[in-house]
Amino acid sequence: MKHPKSNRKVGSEFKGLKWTARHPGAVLAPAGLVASGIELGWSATGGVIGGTTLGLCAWYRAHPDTFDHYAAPRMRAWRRRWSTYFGPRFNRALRACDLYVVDRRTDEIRFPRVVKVRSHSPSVDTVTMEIPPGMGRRAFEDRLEILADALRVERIALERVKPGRVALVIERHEPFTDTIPAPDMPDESGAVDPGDVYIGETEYGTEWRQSILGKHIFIAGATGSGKNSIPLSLLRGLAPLIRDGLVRLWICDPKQMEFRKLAGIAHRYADEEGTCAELIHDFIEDIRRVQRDFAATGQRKITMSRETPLNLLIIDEIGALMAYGDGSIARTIRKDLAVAVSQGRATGHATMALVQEPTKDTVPVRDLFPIRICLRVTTQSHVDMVLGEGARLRGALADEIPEGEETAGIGFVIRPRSRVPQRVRSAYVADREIDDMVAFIARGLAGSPALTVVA
Ligand SMILES: Nc1ncnc2c1ncn2[C@@H]1O[C@H](COP(=O)(O)OP(=O)(O)OP(=O)(O)O)[C@@H](O)[C@H]1O
Repeated sequence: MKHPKSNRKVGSEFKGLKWTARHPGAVLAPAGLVASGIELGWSATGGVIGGTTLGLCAWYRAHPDTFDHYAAPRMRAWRRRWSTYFGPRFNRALRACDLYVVDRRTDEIRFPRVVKVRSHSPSVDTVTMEIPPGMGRRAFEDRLEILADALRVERIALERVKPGRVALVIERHEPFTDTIPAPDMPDESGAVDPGDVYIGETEYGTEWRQSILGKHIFIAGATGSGKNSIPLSLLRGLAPLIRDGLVRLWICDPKQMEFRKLAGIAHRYADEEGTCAELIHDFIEDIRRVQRDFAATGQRKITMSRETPLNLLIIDEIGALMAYGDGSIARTIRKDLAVAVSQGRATGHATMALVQEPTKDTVPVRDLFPIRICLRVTTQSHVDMVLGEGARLRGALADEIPEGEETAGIGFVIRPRSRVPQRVRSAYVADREIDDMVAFIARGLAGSPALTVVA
C-alpha cells in the first residue's frame, strides 16, 4: 500500500541496526574477542591471536604462490575497506566531488554506499557502490578525475555492474616507473630453460616469465605500446638455443619493421601477405611431419635437439593478414592456426601473434590463443576482448595506460589458475641490443655442435 512520505529522518539507532545487519563481521569480530577474553581468559585469547598471526606469517614465507592468491587479496581488501573506503574521510572526498544527493524533504545527505571492496592486486582496488536514487552513473563518469585527485590515487575507471550499482576500478599507484633493461643473453644453451624464459617484471616485484614449449601467445596493444619488446625479450633469453639450431624462428612480418632485422637468423621469414600465408601453412606441414615421425617411432613428446628443434612462429600484425584480400587468406590462416594451437604442443611448435587492434577480424583467431597479453589499447571494449569478460572490472585498465614511451611495455596478463589480471612490464630491447643478439646468433648458427636438451 502506498503511504505518504514523512519529513522526519530515520532514527539513528535504527540506522545503526541496519548498518550492523549489513556488516555483521565488523561487530561480531570485536564482540567475539571480548567474549573470548572474558570466557577463556585474556592470555588464551592472546595465544589464539598470536598463533593465527604466526600461522599467517609462516604461510606468507613458506608458500608465496598460495598466500598471494588466497590470503593477500582478502586481507588487503579488508584493510582498505575499513581504512580507505569508509568513514568521514571517504565521504569528504565524495562530497568534495559533488557525489551525493540531498533528500529534498528531510535535507538528509545521501552518499553512494560501498557494497564490496576487492583488491586483486597491490596496485588496484575494485570498489562496488550502490548509487542513491536521484544520482546517475554519469555523475561518476564526469568526476572520475577529480575523485582520483581527492583520493590521491593514480586513476579511476568506471564499470557498470547492474542498474543502480557501479564499480570504481581504482589504480592506486603505478608500479612501473623505470624502463626494465634488456634481458641478458646466456652464453650456453644448457643455461636456458625454454619452459621458463624471462620477459620482464610483474607488479608483485617478481619476474615475469613465460614458457615457449608448445605455448600460444596473443599480444594486443596500440601502436607504440611496446608489443615488440615481448617477443624480443623472449628471443634474447632463447638466443643460444637459436644459435645452436635448437629453436627455429618462423617470422611473418607484413609491417617490415623491427623483425626485419631478424630475417637473417630466422629459419623462415616472409613479409608479404601471400608469402606469410604460405609460411604459416608450411609451419603446419612441419607439425604434421613431426607427427608422422612420432607415429613411426612411437614417440609422444619432442626432445629438443638439432634434428628435432623447437619451432616458434611469430606473426606481427596478424590483423593486417586477417583483413587482407577477399577473405580466403584469412580463412586459411584461421584454419592453420587452429591446427597449430591444438596440435603444436606435443610437437614443440609455439606461436606468438601481435595485433594493434583486437577488432572483429582478429577475434576469431584471438580465441585460439590460451595466453593473452593486453598492453595499452585505445578502447575500453578491447580489454575484455583480449583478456576475457570482466577483466577490466577486475582491474585491467589497459585503456587507461597513458600514451608515451614512459609507459611502453606495460600491460596486463591473466594470472594462471585465476581470472585475476596482473600488471606486468616487459624489458626493453633497443635497436643496438637487437643487433647484438642477431650478431651473437649469426656467429654460431652455422656449424655449432649438436646438443640435446630435454624439453
Ligand atoms: N618494454 C619497453 N619499455 C620501455 N620502453 C619501451 C618498451 N618497448 C618499447 N618502448 C619504447 O616505446 C616506443 C614504441 O615501441 P614500439 O614501436 O616497439 O611499440 P609497438 O607496440 O611495437 O608499436 P607498433 O605496433 O607501431 O610496431 C619505442 O621506440 C621505445 O622507445
